[in-house]
Amino acid sequence: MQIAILGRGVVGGGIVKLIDEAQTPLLQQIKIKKVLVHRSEQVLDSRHTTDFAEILNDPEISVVCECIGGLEPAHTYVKQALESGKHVVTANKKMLAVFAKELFDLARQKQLTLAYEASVGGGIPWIDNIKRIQRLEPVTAFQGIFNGTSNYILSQMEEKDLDFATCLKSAQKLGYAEKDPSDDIDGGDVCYKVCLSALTCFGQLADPSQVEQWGIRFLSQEDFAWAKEHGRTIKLLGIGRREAGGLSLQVLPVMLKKSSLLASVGLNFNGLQTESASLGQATFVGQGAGSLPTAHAAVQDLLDLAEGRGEAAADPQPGRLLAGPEQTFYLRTENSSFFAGVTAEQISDRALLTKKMTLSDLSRLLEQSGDQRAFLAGVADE
Ligand SMILES: NC(=O)C1=CN([C@@H]2O[C@H](COP(=O)(O)OP(=O)(O)OC[C@H]3O[C@@H](n4cnc5c(N)ncnc54)[C@H](OP(=O)(O)O)[C@@H]3O)[C@@H](O)[C@H]2O)C=CC1
Ligand SMILES: N[C@@H](CC=O)C(=O)O
Repeated sequence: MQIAILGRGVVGGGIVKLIDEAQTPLLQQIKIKKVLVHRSEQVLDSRHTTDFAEILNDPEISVVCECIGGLEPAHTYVKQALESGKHVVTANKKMLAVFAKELFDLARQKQLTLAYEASVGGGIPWIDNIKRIQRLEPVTAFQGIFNGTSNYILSQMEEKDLDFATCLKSAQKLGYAEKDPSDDIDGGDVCYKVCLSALTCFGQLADPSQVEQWGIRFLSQEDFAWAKEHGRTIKLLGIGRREAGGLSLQVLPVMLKKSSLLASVGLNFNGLQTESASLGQATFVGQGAGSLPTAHAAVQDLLDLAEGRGEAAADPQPGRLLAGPEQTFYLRTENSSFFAGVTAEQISDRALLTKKMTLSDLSRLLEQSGDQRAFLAGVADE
């Protein structure tokens, strides 16, 4: 099987390494015919090119593996690859979540595979395991730590008492962060992964821009101090539930009890959980970001294709987004008097615990209060 890789950065470079140093006879069946790079000085040999048309017009290349990132030109390249009859493997959750309808429809019409294991949970076989559970029963809910960069920042801040900016810089150096790390720290990256997980678990498509999303940008050591005092830690979670008449999706920091399974998932690791009738809760843990773990997931998709196990693309239905459940929130804001009506407990002059309410209601109040640097976190019951 001859393939092309688009982008030779952290993930693309990892895929090149794994395939070039193939350890198994099956992997040795995959040959990289072309690697698309950005600039002419990156053309190291005849395998590298800056011209996507060379890949598109090469009938020997049957699979395009997209590792450029971002919306364009990644979206156009993936679309053109499918239109010209090539299977696609992608690590790009942002592009896929935004253009899911168009690209899955196209792949289905063309009877091609559009595989995306590497786009959610890094090296964890998350998409594959969801599909395995679905052979027996529906997945009714999922939740977890979906972002390696933010989890790395949170665990370093907690364990080493380092400041946010220092931890973010290390995550960037280690190759975990997106080109623009705003998506990592503001919840955007988790939002795309939650939309792709919902698509896989529930067969429903959600518009990422409509998903409630809070990140960790304004987190401070003061918030960790409260968490520690109460036997908790802070994790950025993505949560999805199948509901009657739709689905509820949320991205927010949560104060988890230290004794919970996800509380022990540190550094760049992700911890992803499904709920289904007979299996109950299942947890999948592994490196959620980084070159070789993510490359491993993309190569698994390529190996499925090499084995002739490529899957027909799903036919997702539009999902109606419903409000999430009522819960208690920890809130730190410069304008705490504005929240007097929903305060259950005042922690300090800036921090409080709310009465049980939905994230939508709290988000609306925060918008009205005008505080754009507030930090909120759900307070988990267990
Ligand atoms: N890093 C990680 O741990 C993970 C990343 N992902 C996803 O994988 C994708 C790639 O991420 P990552 O490898 O980290 O990003 P990088 O920035 O390291 O790699 C992207 C590469 O694509 C190249 N590139 C950009 N535009 C073009 C273009 N038009 N033509 C050819 N090459 C181009 C870049 O070149 P240049 O730098 O010269 O612009 C760079 O080498 C993203 O969608 C990301 O979300 C998914 C899971 C984990
Ligand atoms: N920036 C992402 C990379 C993997 O998806 C993350 O940190 O999780």
